[in-house]
Amino acid sequence: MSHDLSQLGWDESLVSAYRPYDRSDATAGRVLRADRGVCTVLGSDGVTRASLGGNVLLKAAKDPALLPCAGDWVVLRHWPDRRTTIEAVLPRRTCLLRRTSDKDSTGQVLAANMDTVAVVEPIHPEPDDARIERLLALAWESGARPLLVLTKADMSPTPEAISRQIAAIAPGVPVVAVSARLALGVEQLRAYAGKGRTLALLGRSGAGKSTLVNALAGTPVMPVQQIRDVDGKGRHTTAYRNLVLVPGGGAVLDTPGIRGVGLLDTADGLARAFADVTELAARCRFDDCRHETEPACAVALAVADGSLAPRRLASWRKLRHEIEVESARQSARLAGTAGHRRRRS
Ligand SMILES: Nc1nc2c(ncn2[C@@H]2O[C@H](COP(=O)(O)OP(=O)(O)OP(=O)(O)O)[C@@H](O)[C@H]2O)c(=O)[nH]1
Ligand SMILES: [Zn+2]
Repeated sequence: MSHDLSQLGWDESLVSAYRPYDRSDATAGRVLRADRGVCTVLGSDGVTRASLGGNVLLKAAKDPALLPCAGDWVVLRHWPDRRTTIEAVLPRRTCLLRRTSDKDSTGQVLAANMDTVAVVEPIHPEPDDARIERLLALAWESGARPLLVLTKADMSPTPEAISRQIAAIAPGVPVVAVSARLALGVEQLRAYAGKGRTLALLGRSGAGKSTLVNALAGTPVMPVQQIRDVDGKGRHTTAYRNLVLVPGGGAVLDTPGIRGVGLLDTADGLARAFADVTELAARCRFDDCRHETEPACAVALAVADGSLAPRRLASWRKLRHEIEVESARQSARLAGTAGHRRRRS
């Protein structure tokens, strides 16, 4: 079956990035799914399973974030013995990173080349403000446009009121309330996965991501977990992420139900997710104000006069602390590697 890759966002700038790799046994494709060492790739002549080529392995050994992931545009090489390998990952325009473990501060890429990252949070039981803020920082950090999707709108008597309330913690981010069960808001969401565009879904396990993917794809392509609606707690079911084609449009990318999403170097994402705090901070007397006990701190004043919620500031402080700890850890790691190299040479 032949596929028009422009539906998935293949454009002039990707053609240029591909040019240096162009040869008779090479083709371009987009990774639908990445498993350990093997990727499912959609090219213009259909779906292929491809293993990782030497160059890709070499780069990934230095930085695991360079391993191909769902959403990546890659260069495929077709060998005479019918094997297919991924020879290169074309430069990513956007990517969602997550810290893999506490010991080792490297990142794992969850998704690449999405135009929009939807933070998916159920309306029922009550949306978790702190989680939304954290995921929005991650979404901003990705370089894509963030969107906030409140799922299971059918389970709340007042979804519009809740959406309006939550918009306050998502400055500059469109909020869409959806119900897959009632097919409410799904069309609005579809616009973000239109021709040439990719929408990634980011949210906790059980938030309703797979259900949304299925609604957008028009067929059940992702397993949906059976959970007790009483407590809304989901079990962890989606262990892999998939890029799924949206009929007549682009693609939607499901990320695994995330428990502990670490933030990696998200000072910029934090500043954008908390644009209200950032704006206030610009008015503090001291450029390096920490908004703690400094005089003429515009942030503290805003809390005092009620225009900034104390919870919001506490949330911002918590994330800032995390980023500081993380960047200290990264510096230590880099210093450690440098020392190691010195000793060896
Ligand atoms: N009432 C209601 N329930 C929904 C809706 N969307 C999803 N659910 C239910 O919520 C549960 C979790 O949905 P999933 O789509 O599996 O959630 P997920 O975010 O993909 O979870 P992981 O796969 O663990 O990441 C399932 O029992 C769904 O039936 C909705 O619009 N309304
Ligand atoms: Zn201040």
